[in-house]
Amino acid sequence: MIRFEQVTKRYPDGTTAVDDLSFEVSEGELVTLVGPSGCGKTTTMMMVNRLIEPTSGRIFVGGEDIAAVDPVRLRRRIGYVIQQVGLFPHRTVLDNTATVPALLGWKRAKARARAAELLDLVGLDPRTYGPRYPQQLSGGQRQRVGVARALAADPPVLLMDEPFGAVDPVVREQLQDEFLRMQAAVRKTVLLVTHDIEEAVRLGDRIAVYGQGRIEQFDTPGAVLGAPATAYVAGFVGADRGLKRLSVTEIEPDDLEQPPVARGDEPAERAARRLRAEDARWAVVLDPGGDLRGWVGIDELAAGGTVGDLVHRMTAWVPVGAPLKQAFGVMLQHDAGWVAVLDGARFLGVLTPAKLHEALRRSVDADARGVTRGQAGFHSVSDA
Ligand SMILES: Nc1ncnc2c1ncn2[C@@H]1O[C@H](COP(=O)(O)OP(=O)(O)OP(=O)(O)O)[C@@H](O)[C@H]1O
Repeated sequence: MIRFEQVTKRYPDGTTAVDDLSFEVSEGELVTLVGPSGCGKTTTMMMVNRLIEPTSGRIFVGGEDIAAVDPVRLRRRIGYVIQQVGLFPHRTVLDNTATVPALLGWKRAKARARAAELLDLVGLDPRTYGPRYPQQLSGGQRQRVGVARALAADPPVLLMDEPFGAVDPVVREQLQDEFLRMQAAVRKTVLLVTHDIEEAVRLGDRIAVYGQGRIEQFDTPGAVLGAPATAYVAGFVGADRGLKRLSVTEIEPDDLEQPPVARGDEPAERAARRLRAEDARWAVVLDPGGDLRGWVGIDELAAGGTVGDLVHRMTAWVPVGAPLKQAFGVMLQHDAGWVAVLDGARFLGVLTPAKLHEALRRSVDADARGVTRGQAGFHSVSDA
């Protein structure tokens, strides 16, 4: 969808901002450009909508060499989101969002209806926020309006330059999550510039790690974190690589342990006997269909009756396929020694800290060797 062929940009003062760059972004793919300040990320992005012209090389969008496309016509196909948002202060949020459709000559009612739909999509109720002016919004809300506005004319391509850079870390993470949900629905081809490797990893289907004017590695988040191509990339990705991998490694059924299980309709006394025999302190409680009901401790079973009368609700749980980081967060939040893993309502097993560590190590090891996680052997801490 976007293709760079040996693109170089040299500014008049002799600075080579981009040096012989070739890469391709597939349709519906989100590629993050990450690297330190001044490495050429913004220059790369601005060449796609011809706000900057390359010195040499060619850029294609949707198969067309953009050098031959009228810049105004080109920009209609490309949404553009920047950190400072650039909303018009004297226009309402709704009118700001409808800017591009209005420029394209849509009827006012149609442009406004579209704008309302997009505000809704980015999590702003158009009835509440549509009539407001930009200064009556928080930074995070303004940023959402910027995204809505860029999407208004339904462009196939979206360029985003540090789109979540101006807000605090909590709001930033929230905006990132919302954006990912939205992207799953709209599937735009996205180039997103960031200097934050965490953001690049969270958002990117693939990541381009920039050195000075060049891409040092262009690969999936897992590969960039697990198998940095150069010493430079390893340095940029940082020493806390394992921690970052928590975000990209998914929980798989093989990672789970099977704790003792009791049924809701089982007599408490029988369940207690079984737990004592297994030397276990608690059991997971399931209904006859295998769905999770909760958990019960051995001491409580002494009260008699059925297990179902004594069950506690299970708050520490995550869905299978969630990132290990989420499971780790739930463990900390609930001060739990394990978290239950569910497939829908069905109980699959529990993830313990030891199993979490094991999954993480296997994942790093698999990437380093270019194999899938299942093929990688596990090395325990003592082997390391
Ligand atoms: N108009 C210009 N004239 C001369 N040099 C420029 C111009 N614009 C950018 N540069 C230089 O080109 C290089 C790349 O700049 P660019 O803005 O693409 O970097 P970046 O990776 O986006 O950085 P940042 O994260 O700080 O925005 C830098 O050395 C910058 O100083």
